[in-house]
Amino acid sequence: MTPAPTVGVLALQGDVREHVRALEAAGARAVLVRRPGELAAVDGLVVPGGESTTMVKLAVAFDLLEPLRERVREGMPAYGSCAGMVLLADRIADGVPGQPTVGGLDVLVRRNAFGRQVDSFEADVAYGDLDEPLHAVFIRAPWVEEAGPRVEVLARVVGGPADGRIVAVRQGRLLATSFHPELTGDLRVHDHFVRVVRGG
Ligand SMILES: NC(=O)CC[C@H](N)C(=O)O
Repeated sequence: MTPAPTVGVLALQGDVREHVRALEAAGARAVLVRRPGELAAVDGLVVPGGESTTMVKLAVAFDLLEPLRERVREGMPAYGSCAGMVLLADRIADGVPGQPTVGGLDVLVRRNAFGRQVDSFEADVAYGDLDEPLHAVFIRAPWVEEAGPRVEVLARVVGGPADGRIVAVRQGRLLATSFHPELTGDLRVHDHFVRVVRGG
């Protein structure tokens, strides 16, 4: 077996520890990333859930936004959950005016898309070619409102007012989910990402 890849978790804000745990359980060596030098040393990066507006402000303050953009442009595998999905999107709706992103995913992501009544909920979603659906936890979650031609849709909501909305995507080595697999103990999304980091 090839050695465990080193996967960073962007550790500026958000549910960093949960991703570290899930990555280690999925066979990666997880490290925290707060500085450009730490970013340069990872094979892949998780952008956690949290609050995208705060996270991006901190990324600017820590001189990380440009290095993040550069590594994503150069092909570093990255996985964003929830706020992380917002950060990896090329375009956002309902962001604060001028909210920059890291980008890389050719998508329009709507923040807090599921509205007030249902802004936190759980649902089973079919994901990619997994046999069994994932139990997905949505917390003030975004959805993907428009996806470019190179974006592969991995999961959609089934039923309810958000029926058909896109909640997981892949484009090359970039992966994003509206929901939080790091909170459920189900490792299949992190397994998938670690396979992408290994070149799968
Ligand atoms: N659970 C989350 O990550 C929420 C995301 C948050 N609503 C944002 O736009 O950043």
